[in-house]
Amino acid sequence: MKQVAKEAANNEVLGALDSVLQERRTASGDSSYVASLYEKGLNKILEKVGEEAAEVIIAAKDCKGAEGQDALLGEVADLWFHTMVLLAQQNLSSADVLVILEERFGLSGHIEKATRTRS
Ligand SMILES: N=c1c2ncn([C@@H]3O[C@H](COP(=O)(O)OP(=O)(O)OP(=O)(O)O)[C@@H](O)[C@H]3O)c2ncn1[C@@H]1O[C@H](COP(=O)(O)O)[C@@H](O)[C@H]1O
Repeated sequence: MKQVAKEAANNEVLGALDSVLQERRTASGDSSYVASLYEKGLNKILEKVGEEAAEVIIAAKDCKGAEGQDALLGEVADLWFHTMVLLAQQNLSSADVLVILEERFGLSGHIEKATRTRS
């Protein structure tokens, strides 16, 4: 895996990207890829999320060595990015998802499922 700026890549990037995605609501699709997705609407954004998810699967299946890992990371970044565009389009953000992950943190999926099926 590339070591480039790994230390700098943290949650702050998600927050900064959330802000940019909000700002792009008033931008033109000619100058902004994100604004062009907003203009095309929900179906186009969903299409991109599905496409990127499929690319993650293919990259994971083909993942061999450092090159394969870099390719997989690139595809996961594309998927995260497009899901963030989806959230922004729905007036949500990565911060909202992080709240849920934080609430779940430390709770085993098995235990959570058992609690859910009992109620
Ligand atoms: N993180 C990203 C990012 N990741 C991926 N992409 C774009 O997502 C697209 C991925 O689509 P594909 O790989 O399927 O390529 P494509 O064939 O061009 O796509 P389609 O024609 O099928 O839509 C590419 O155009 C990438 O450049 C991103 N575009 C933007 N960002 C961030 O969003 C910010 C705002 O971007 P703009 O709105 O373009 O200024 C940027 O500063 C970045 O921080």
